[in-house]
Amino acid sequence: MNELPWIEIISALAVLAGGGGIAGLLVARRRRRAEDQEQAERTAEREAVAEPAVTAEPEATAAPVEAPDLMVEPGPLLEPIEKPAPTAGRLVRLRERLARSGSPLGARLLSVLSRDTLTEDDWDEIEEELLLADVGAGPTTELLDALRTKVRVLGVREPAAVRNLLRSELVALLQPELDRTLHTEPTAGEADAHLPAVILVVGVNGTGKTTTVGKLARVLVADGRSVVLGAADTFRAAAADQLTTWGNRVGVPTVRSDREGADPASVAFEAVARGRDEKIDVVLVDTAGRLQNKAGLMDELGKIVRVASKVAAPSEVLLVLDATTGQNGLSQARVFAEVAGVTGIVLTKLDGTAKGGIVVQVQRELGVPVKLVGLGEGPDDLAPFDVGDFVDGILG
Ligand SMILES: Nc1nc2c(ncn2[C@@H]2O[C@H](COP(=O)(O)OP(=O)(O)OP(=O)(O)O)[C@@H](O)[C@H]2O)c(=O)[nH]1
Repeated sequence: MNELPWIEIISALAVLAGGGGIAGLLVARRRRRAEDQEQAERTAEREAVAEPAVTAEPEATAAPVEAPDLMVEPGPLLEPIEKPAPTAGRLVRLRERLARSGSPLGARLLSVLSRDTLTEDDWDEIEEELLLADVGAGPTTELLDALRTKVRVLGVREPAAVRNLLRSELVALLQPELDRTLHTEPTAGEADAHLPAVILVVGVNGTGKTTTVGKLARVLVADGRSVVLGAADTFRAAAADQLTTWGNRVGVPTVRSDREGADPASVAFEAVARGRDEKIDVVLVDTAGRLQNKAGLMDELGKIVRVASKVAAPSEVLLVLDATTGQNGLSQARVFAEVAGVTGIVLTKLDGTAKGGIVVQVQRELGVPVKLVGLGEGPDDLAPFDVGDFVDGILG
């Protein structure tokens, strides 16, 4: 009798006996051999796509992709899979969330505009409110001019008319014409190969990237999409655990490395390759928080984009900005846009601030639309951005 059936019998015994003793060892050795072979195949594939040696780019970014000791957390085996809430109407919750964090910008503007007669001091107050809410100097002047003209020249005074006027001016300021579609469709590569949509999530520390990836996975699952998560935040060990937990809750596997500091580009590559091999619709890649002024980290981000693109170029690079940090978000956005080609903004923690004007500035400066907003720490507190609903939310 050849070796294999014996191993099968011993394996079965091992499973029955809880995997202990010689049988357990054989099973472990056999599993290790299979893993080694799989690892060798992946390494060969990685080497085949390694960057050419001659390149004009900085040394750090041209390094070959190193093997990251990858693991795939398969999704839940024991826990029941959660059913995420539908996404429609989520932004409507904004109003109640904002009410908790103080009077929203729109409501404050409305209260000044509704005064019987508007003095220069009142207009100064409106200007101050807009600037304090991070709307930015240019857009503030534009809005003030439009309001002054319509209130004074056209004599708009009746409360409902003032509200309508302010609403339509705020809507115009938020560029409703921008395309806010999240591109999550797989595409066909060479020889009709399946290429997953790849969404890369970037930003500075603590803005809510991992949480956003987790929430977004739920949104996609709710929409019937297959998803793989890539834990390319290899600096913070807890980040991969955090992401795996999010994935497990909705039955989505996470590609991760169990080695802290492993090459994040490699993890991203593996996640995208897995998405391709298993014909997954969307691969969501979480990256480590980085300061926009740390050249090395930003180079590394560029490398993640390039290496993942060897399999499939990102269909979206989402920059996560914390709405409570305001103005600083703008300089972050500029640098990330340069390095990673940002295609959309996710504005998190909107529930924790009465500001929100940064939406206006970021969109103006970069021509990149806000596509999603974070409305709380709950698993389904992520909403597609809709200009009309947003303005209604801040008008209170
Ligand atoms: N209130 C509120 N909290 C949020 C929102 N999004 C994320 N958070 C919280 O922000 C904190 C940081 O979130 P993470 O997802 O860990 O942030 P990160 O950007 O991945 O962090 P690093 O990996 O350290 O860069 C967590 O406590 C989240 O619950 C939101 O929309 N509203």
